[in-house]
Amino acid sequence: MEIRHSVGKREVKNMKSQDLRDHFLVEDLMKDNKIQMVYSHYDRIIIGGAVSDGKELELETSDELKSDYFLERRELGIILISGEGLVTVDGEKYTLEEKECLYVGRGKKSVVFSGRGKNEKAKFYFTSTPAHTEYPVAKMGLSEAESQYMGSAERSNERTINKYIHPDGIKSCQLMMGFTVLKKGSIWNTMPPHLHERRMEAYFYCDLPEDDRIWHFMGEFEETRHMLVANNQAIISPPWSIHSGAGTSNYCFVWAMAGENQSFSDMDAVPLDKLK
Ligand SMILES: O=C[C@H](O)[C@@H](O)CC(=O)C(=O)O
Ligand SMILES: [Zn+2]
Repeated sequence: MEIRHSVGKREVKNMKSQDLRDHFLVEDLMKDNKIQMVYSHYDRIIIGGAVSDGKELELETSDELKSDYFLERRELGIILISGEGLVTVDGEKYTLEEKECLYVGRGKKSVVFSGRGKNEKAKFYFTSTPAHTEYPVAKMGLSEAESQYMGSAERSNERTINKYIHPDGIKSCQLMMGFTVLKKGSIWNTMPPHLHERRMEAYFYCDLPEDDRIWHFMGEFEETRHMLVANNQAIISPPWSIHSGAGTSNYCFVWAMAGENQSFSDMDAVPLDKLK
């Protein structure tokens, strides 16, 4: 498993494009018949991808965790990005349709990803954070998610935020997770931006046409930086960083947060006239 150490605001001020990408962009999470993971030292979140064409992929612990099994002291949130998914948790089978979510609490010994479709691969994105207690396995579909409509066509940021793992949805120790869908013709997410010093955040951009790109903005609000992001790439956003993007097309993204306060609305807005 790749480890990404945390870096501070001062270092980021001096980073060139490639340095920023090496620290904050994750390019290769989705590999056929493999589980790929990156461990970030921001709140010790692990972000990962699993792509199955029917083959069973077991989520195994790794040397870096020094645990007997992956979820010994962690919890896990999974969203099926595309295809028809099957996740088996300690022998119990859960089918997932596109953009459905499965939460697996601490203590579950076996998690196996596989696909149900004959032609299409099942593509899963997941995040995992340290957990102090056990919460039950829970599945949620799009119709049960709390959805929040935001933005306007005039500002090219019409979008719906769907919340799965949060205090009024699936319960967890610290993980929060959901996904945001931009309407056709809308390209901006999270602008004006916000900060939440109490939580880091990871974005996984998806449903973006292959030739399109997203300018993802990060950094302190008075020292913004950008990274060019392609489909199925993830961003690790430190707690002191803005996280916002503008694409050459509409797209979706899965967001996940780790830290302490779980109130979704606990955000400090940054007005546009403060950005530099
Ligand atoms: O803290 C919350 C996260 O940044 C995202 O949920 C924001 C988002 O999905 C959006 O504005 O589109
Ligand atoms: Zn945020």
